Amino acid sequence: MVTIPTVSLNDGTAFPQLGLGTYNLRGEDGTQSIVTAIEGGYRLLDSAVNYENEQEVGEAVRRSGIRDELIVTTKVPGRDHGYDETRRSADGSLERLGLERIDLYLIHWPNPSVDKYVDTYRAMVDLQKEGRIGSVGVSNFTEPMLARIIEATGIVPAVNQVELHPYFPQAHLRAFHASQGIRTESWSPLARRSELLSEQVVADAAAAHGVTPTQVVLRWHVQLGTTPIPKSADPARQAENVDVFEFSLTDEEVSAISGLERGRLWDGDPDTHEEM
Ligand SMILES: NC(=O)C1=CN([C@@H]2O[C@H](COP(=O)(O)OP(=O)(O)OC[C@H]3O[C@@H](n4cnc5c(N)ncnc54)[C@H](OP(=O)(O)O)[C@@H]3O)[C@@H](O)[C@H]2O)C=CC1
Ligand SMILES: O=C(O)C(=O)[C@@H](O)[C@H](O)C(=O)CO
Repeated sequence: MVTIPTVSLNDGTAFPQLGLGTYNLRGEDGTQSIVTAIEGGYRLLDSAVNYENEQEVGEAVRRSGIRDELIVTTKVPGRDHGYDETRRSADGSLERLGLERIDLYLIHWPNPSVDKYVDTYRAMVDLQKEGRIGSVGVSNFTEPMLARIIEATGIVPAVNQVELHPYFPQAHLRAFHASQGIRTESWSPLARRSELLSEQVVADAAAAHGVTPTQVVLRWHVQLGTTPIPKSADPARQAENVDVFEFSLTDEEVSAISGLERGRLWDGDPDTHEEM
């Protein structure tokens, strides 16, 4: 089993440098995949109301027998934005998870046309004070959106989970996060197994270090100081993905991989994307 190193969030939580995405992990097979990942060393699990798998995640946590070592993430969907709505949404998530606490609670998308993410965030801060949430964070927030919630509440989110991979390295947003003490989490860190894994600079680094292209990409995230959450249903690929803490890329390799930048891969611009 791999021991994944942690970093300290701005609220003092020890946060793994790599976690497990769970999108599409559903049913008994999904539960078993998550249990296998935990047995292999994963300690950070990423779920959401909209993944319709909070029950599976909760069940995997119980089967693992190490609830206290795990950081369980879920996310408020756009349709539940607003103060009271968010509190009700958290009740629903806690019930489906079957847990006493959501360890990391994120606003899934800002949904700017709805314009209720500040009230949503206020509810999350209160839920944290009541002990029902561990860390409070957001997802898909831009710098102005982050500045707005910080100004409105005085509370800096612990995490912002955003699209981030070598095709979209988000250097400016990462620098802002660093200046505010916000941990960057990378969603779709493998660019969903697109042609990224066949890029020459990735293949060259893999050959130089005797590792796989996937491991090179995940190591690139780690060296940028982000927490990638690769999803895999397959035990062998889960093990491959977590085994990235015993080699280092050179600065030149990191720069070359960042040089693959070409922008977002999907229709996920937080200023316009609406996801309820
Ligand atoms: N906050 C947000 O708005 C969003 C959050 N997310 C979160 O991020 C997580 C990860 O992102 P996701 O979009 O799933 O994409 P990823 O970049 O993690 O890619 C997942 C794909 O890569 C495959 N894969 C995983 N490991 C390997 C490997 N070692 N070799 C070859 N193929 C591999 C998986 O297949 P297989 O399972 O068969 O191994 C799957 O098809 C999600 O599961 C979700 O938790 C994602 C999108 C948006
Ligand atoms: O998987 C998620 O968490 C999402 O929010 C996705 O819907 C994501 O927005 C996407 O797939 C965009 O194309």
